[in-house]
Amino acid sequence: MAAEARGAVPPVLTVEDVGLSFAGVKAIDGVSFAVAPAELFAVIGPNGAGKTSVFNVISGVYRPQRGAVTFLGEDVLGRAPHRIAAMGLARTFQNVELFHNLTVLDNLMLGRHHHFGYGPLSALLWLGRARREELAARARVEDIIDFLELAAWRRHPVRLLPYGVQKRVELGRALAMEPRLLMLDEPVAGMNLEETEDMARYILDIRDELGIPVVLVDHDMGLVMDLADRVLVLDFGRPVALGTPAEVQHDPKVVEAYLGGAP
Ligand SMILES: Nc1ncnc2c1ncn2[C@@H]1O[C@H](COP(=O)(O)OP(=O)(O)OP(=O)(O)O)[C@@H](O)[C@H]1O
Repeated sequence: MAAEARGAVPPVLTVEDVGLSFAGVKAIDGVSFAVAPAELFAVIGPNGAGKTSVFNVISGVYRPQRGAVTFLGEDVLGRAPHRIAAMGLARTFQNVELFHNLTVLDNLMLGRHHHFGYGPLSALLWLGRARREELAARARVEDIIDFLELAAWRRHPVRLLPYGVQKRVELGRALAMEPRLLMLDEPVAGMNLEETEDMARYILDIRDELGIPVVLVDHDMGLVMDLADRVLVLDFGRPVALGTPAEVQHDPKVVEAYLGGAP
């Protein structure tokens, strides 16, 4: 059992002995971990190791044949992805998934959508409440624009922005959901060095200033070793090592998984 699971503060997320196969091919096999409040937890491994499948199981996209997943103490296996999202699980994707013709502001406001307690009809009948919620949402989104330093692009359509800024908007939209857990799928994929350093700083700030736990998937060891509190290394769907970056990076099994047995 992980240390945090024994302590007074219960984990935000637990994944226990999960197994997932596609037509007999094991994508994940016996994967377990727990994420503590305000922890930055990374899942890494070579291409095809099962990292995205782990994300998809947690967020309800795939239903594993074996194991258990609890989020905030509740069993989430079998729940629809939008229900798990509404519990407070936000994620970003390997490719930018935004409304490209909408502005930065509108994309972030859409991230607030599930917080609104009114539909179109009640918006007409009950303007007071709808207006208050809209103003509160706008204030929250302006905080995120400041936090991610997006003010200069506020009114720009997303499609006109540099790639690194688009990824930042995607991060902002996930934050607009006021998540209890943030899952980032390869957040620096395709970025240049400067964009990567910026994104790394924002991810650390999310943990340190906002106190939001983060699960991050990447195949790049370098980034993860600098950022993560703990790391789970997967290879061919199986757990190879779990520990602090310092503990796992010299583990011979990890070196073997990454270098394919080269000296
Ligand atoms: N929907 C699916 N149908 C069939 N096989 C799948 C499906 N999703 C994943 N797999 C298989 O499961 C294994 C793990 O894939 P997964 O995408 O989770 O790995 P990954 O570590 O995220 O890889 P990458 O770094 O390339 O994104 C692979 O062998 C993949 O082909």
